[in-house]
Amino acid sequence: LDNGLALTPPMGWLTWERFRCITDCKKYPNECISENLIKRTVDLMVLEGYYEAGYEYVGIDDCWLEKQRGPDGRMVPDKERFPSGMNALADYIHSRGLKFGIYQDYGNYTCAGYPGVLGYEQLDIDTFVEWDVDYLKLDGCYFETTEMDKVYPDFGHMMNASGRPILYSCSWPAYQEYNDMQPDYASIAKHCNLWRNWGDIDDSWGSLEAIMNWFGDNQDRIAHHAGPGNWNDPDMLIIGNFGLTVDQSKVQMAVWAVLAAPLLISADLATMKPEFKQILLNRNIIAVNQDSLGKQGLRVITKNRIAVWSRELADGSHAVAFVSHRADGAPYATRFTLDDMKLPSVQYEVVVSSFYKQRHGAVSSRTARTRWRS
Ligand SMILES: OC[C@@H]1[C@H](O)[C@H](O)[C@@H](O)CN1C(=S)Nc1ccc(F)cc1
Repeated sequence: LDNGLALTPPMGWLTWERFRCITDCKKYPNECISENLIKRTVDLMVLEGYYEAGYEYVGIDDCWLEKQRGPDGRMVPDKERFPSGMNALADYIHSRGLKFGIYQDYGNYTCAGYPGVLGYEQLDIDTFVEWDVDYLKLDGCYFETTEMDKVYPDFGHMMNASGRPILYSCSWPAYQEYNDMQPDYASIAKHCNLWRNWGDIDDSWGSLEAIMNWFGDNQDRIAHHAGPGNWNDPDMLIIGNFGLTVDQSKVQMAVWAVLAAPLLISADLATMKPEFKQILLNRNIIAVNQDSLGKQGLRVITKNRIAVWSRELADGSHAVAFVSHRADGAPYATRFTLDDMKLPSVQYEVVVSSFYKQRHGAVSSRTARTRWRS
């Protein structure tokens, strides 16, 4: 979408994967979807260097609303969990330099059953503008997938007409892919800044693997639609939660960098272990993800269940990731030629990391740095 936003993949934080739809603040005071969760996250994003590293959007996902709209039809934030209201929360976020993300659904209800925008489109956009919202994730539950090709562009035009630049995240293609439809990615890229292509990520290696496999298997249909202002979105980063080992976390960060994917953390920054924080703040990987050419990388070859992903960068170099999907526990040396990797034969400094998996999904790696002129 050519609205001047997301010239590189958006970076930030989202509530959903880690905090889901926790609404009982008595039982879970530190984890319920609330202004307190957002404010403490904003504080930590600044204090712990996430903001400085480029993570700028802080997004509330589903479950922030009252179950009923107000008498004037307006959306009402949950009165107990957002007692100060969204203007105050936006001010808190903006005063620390970050940007405010929120969630709605183009349907009668959000996926979790809160009031959706259907029938209130203009009023809700006016409300988001009043709240100084910078980023809207528009979900697609409870809506006819064949109608999405029309309503998502219409909603985008109405947002654009408001005069406030709002990053537009569309779940539109994901719902069409689930229904075995062929989304019109040219139209999606024209109308959205980022879009979810496939299923929700969960806190597990299996879920991450399934999404990486889908993006590799479908790259010919989707990769070339990515570029400055419009990005394929394989879903949130789960690094720092419970389901991934350190090496598996490195895999997600490396593949999201090659995919030019939005980097949207969904984890509790207060309990983030240093070894995971180090991966999320890795400057070199972030630089690959934010490369100005904005060309999405591809899975170029898989051999002996080791996949090689490669992305062309603005300076003509390539970022290459080696990902083992093996679970046989022993080191498994596999030779890849430059030709295998569809890399031009020029001088290379290659970091050859032979990843292998030990038992229980741990992934270790040995790295040998070689330099040769081929
Ligand atoms: O409710 C919101 C939640 C998150 O926003 C995800 O990122 C979205 O992809 C949608 N979503 C959920 S759980 N969607 C959903 C997931 C499984 C299901 F059977 C029905 C709906």
